[in-house]
Amino acid sequence: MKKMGFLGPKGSFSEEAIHLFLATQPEFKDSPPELIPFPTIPRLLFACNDKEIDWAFVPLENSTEGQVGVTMDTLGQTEHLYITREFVHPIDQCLLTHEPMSLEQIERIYSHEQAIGQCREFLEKHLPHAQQVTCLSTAEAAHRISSIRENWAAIGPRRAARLYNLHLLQECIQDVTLNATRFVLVGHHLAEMSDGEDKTSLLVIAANTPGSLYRILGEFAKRQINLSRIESRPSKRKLGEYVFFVDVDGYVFAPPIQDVLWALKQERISVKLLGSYPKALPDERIF
Ligand SMILES: O=C(O)C(=O)C[C@]1(C(=O)O)C=C[C@@H](O)C=C1
Repeated sequence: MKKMGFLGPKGSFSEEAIHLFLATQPEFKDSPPELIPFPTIPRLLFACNDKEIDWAFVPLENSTEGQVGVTMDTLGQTEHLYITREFVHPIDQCLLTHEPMSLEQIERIYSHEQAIGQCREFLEKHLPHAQQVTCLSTAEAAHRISSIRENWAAIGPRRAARLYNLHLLQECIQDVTLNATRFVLVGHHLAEMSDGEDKTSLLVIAANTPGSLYRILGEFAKRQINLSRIESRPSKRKLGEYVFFVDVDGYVFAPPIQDVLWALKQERISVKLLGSYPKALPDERIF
């Protein structure tokens, strides 16, 4: 049986999303993979890079809180991985406690930093006195508070309340109601060109010189290639030096993208292919 890893433990948003994702993928219907929880995203991606598992399902960005930096940085460091699918999942954050209580009674809030970030205004307004404790995942937060009977709360998915025997104190506490996270499936082989619209993710290392980003973007613009996302991350080598994560429309072997890659190579700009995969359809539950 093939293995697919996700950020666990049971009851995380990643687990919720992976089940819904698999249900949309005909290729996994007849032979569903074994699902394996990992405690952190780097461990999950490196296990996939080292071929201990066949795929890793990881969060990449959230509509409210933005990039999941640890996923981007680790993808930049791995050598044998390609993004092969993307999946957008709506995220409703819930406040979970042992028993019914007022917000004033809550002394501590446990959750993953992304979830805390998605509820920042709610926390400032309703729980300014509560101490915030970051955890490896929302499900780990629910698990942690479940074993100690204190006036502590976890922020996480509705389902975590049932799994960890917690009370659902409040639902939809995220600052923006239409909150969604884009997950990607990472594997060892480049996905084939699809029947519909594809997208290509690249990591571009630009020199810290005048106009270098302008020249890179110009190569795409010249060929009418649409850029759907550009994000920077620190290069981790020097303060003020960055790498760029770029998503463009089209399959990597399509002539216009091949032309850009060739032109960038001529200019000695280093590019890492992160994957080429079918664009997720807009989800009517979210947009
Ligand atoms: O902590 C979890 O439950 C996760 O699956 C991680 C994660 C993330 O890193 O973005 C996934 C979706 C939500 O945006 C919040 C947290």
